[in-house]
Amino acid sequence: MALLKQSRLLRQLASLYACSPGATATGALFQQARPYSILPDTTVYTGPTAPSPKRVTLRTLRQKYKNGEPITMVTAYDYPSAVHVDTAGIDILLVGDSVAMVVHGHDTTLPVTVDEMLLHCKAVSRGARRPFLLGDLPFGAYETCPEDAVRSAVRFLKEGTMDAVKMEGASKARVAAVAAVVDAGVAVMGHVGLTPQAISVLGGFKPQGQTARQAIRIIREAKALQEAGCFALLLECLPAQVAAAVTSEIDIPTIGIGAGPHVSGQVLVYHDLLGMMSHPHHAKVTPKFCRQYAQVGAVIQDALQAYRDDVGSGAFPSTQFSPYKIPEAELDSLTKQLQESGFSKAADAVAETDS
Ligand SMILES: Nc1nc(=O)c2c([nH]1)NC[C@@H]1CN(c3ccc(C(=O)N[C@@H](CCC(=O)O)C(=O)O)cc3)CN21
Ligand SMILES: CC(C)C(=O)C(=O)O
Ligand SMILES: [Mg+2]
Repeated sequence: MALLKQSRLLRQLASLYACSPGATATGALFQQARPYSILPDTTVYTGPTAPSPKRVTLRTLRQKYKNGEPITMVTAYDYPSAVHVDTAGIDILLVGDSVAMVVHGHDTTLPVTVDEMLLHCKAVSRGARRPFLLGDLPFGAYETCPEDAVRSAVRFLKEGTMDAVKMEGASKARVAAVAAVVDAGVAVMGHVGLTPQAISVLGGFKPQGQTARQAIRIIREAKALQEAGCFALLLECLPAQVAAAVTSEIDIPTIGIGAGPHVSGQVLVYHDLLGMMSHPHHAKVTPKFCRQYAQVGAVIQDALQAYRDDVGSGAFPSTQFSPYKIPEAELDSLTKQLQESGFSKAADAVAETDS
């Protein structure tokens, strides 16, 4: 007990578990999966008896869907973005393979590996306590066979502490892989329409479902993925009518990106919606369906330039930002000792510097 009293982290852990009996069976499972969030005490923990924030679970999502309430989803790739997404009350946090483009600077999502994804998942899970955590299985992690798919998906829950995974595509082999992953006990969000991991065969980030034939195929794919056990479906870059058709034909939630308003929820990439992609390299991949809710890139740029100017002019750091003091007596002693030791330049510098 003495140890518990001394350690803030252990105290937080203890309070977390003390709160879990009230939670649902699924909720308790998710709590065990990621008990380590270290948000400021004022945000989450105000004492051992404070209720922990209610986690978004599969059950929460189903309830929202049944009630016709839109589901909100945003990507995040690291601890600070996860804290923001959590605090904003977003339902689902996607650790997207778009990290390859947005954070690592690649031109496609293809290069990111399972190990790299897991590093991002772990950082995100330390910052996000409330949202449902969804990890994107990256290119190469599940196409080879259902066994590989299960192995990758299990790592996302076991090591990445995700609540579920997302898998692109709906070919026969993909649907079989999805079914195997669900059977292994991992919830899966399917993903149809534009599937960026198929850029090599699609030839670009092109909108899909723009012919009747293609639209019918996408509806059939959606039904097959539902049949395979997906808890939800992501619809990317589709005409609004096609997304509406898919949504009405299945009875699991659809989350749209560039798919119009007639879906069960929406997702956007964190950096896109914050307007952080002003760099020319990023500008070319900021999709036109994205609304920028802020110009955070401009704010960052202004701050960095102001800092550069202040350092250049000597305005920073002023006394206000030079907080460390040395007592007068120590200073006298230091000057004296420096002179005695032959460090005359140092002694002069000390004498000339006011705090
Ligand atoms: N920053 C970012 N935001 C995203 O939404 C996103 C990513 N990255 N990376 C992964 C995928 C790729 N996405 C994209 C990227 C570009 C377009 C886009 O500009 N499409 C053009 C057509 C381009 C072409 O024909 O080659 C369009 O007109 O919609 C769409 C979706 C969505 N995803
Ligand atoms: C664009 C979204 C849906 C995604 O898959 C990602 O961010 O990787
Ligand atoms: Mg993705």
